[in-house]
Amino acid sequence: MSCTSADKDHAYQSFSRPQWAALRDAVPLPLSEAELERLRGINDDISLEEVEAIYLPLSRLLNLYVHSKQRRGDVLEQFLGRKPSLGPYIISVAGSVAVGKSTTARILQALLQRWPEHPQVELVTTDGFLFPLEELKKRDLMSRKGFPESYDIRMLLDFVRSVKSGEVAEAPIYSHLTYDRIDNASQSINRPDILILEGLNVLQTGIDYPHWPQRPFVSDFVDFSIYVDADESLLKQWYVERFLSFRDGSFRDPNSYFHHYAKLSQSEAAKTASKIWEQINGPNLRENVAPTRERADLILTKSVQHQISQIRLRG
Ligand SMILES: Nc1ncnc2c1ncn2[C@@H]1O[C@H](COP(=O)(O)OP(=O)(O)O)[C@@H](O)[C@H]1O
Ligand SMILES: CC(C)(COP(=O)(O)O)[C@@H](O)C(=O)NCCC(=O)O
Repeated sequence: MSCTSADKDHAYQSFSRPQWAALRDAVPLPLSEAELERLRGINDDISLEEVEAIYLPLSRLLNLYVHSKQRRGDVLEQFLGRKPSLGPYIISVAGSVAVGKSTTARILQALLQRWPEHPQVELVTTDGFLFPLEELKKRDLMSRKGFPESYDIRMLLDFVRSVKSGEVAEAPIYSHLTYDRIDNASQSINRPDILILEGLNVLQTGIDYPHWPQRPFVSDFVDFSIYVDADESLLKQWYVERFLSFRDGSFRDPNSYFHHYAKLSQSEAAKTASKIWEQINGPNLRENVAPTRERADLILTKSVQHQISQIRLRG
């Protein structure tokens, strides 16, 4: 298979959509009707043609990478005379708010679970590691939610390090409904074969901590990183559309942090979402998220209707 171009600056091989989709034929496990049905359950808006053309070959590639890591473990076992503790294979998914990180991660989780070599695939979002609302308020960070300083980075690094060391680890859970970490709840990660870690900040090297000069980064524990990319005009549109659908759905719940927005007219709600984008998510994208893109092993570029138009693979 030939590529359209090699991005010399960043050593990426670039694939157009048809070139990548042609790789589907090499995937030994086509999707069954039942699996298609399950994928449909993740998100009504996902096109199943997109899953087969783009995400199925991607799951095959990831399967090969995981396999190669497992084989390296076998070599180490032969050398050491005992089983090395390799920890799970960690895949990270980065990108802007509303680019579709969580949807991409959920599709990959469903597809990767199908491979017999790694049936247990867990998914964790770094949203849970945002400081609780009370703490964000105390630190005057309510208009900086999603920025590097709004995360409890020590807690996140402790979590990833524990998972990678083969320990059972607990991840806090975030609720988009209450806009806050859920009290007394956590997701137990019990030595899965693969962990998918999804969030704005997974490729960030971030802020300097004067008292922690040699701090590690999340990426130090990640085996394969993906950045989902799109033009900001599309991202803003997807953010506003998602906000409007929440207005018709979860905002109606009296427990919703944005309950007061439920009574806004369509155009008032669109204006509000647009303002939140301009004040918080847009600047965060430009200052902290987009600059991490070229640290990723794979860049998926989306165009209209979330269609992947280009795939760039490092190496
Ligand atoms: N592949 C896709 N096809 C269609 N719609 C999608 C796709 N991925 C995401 N979306 C939609 O885009 C919006 C943002 O997706 P989401 O996964 O919540 O993004 P993120 O986790 O990056 O904030 C949601 O409304 C979601 O339904
Ligand atoms: C929790 C988030 C930081 C991350 O969102 P995600 O990428 O998971 O959609 C974001 O949804 C957020 O709360 N941003 C602050 C501004 C806003 O309310 O959109």
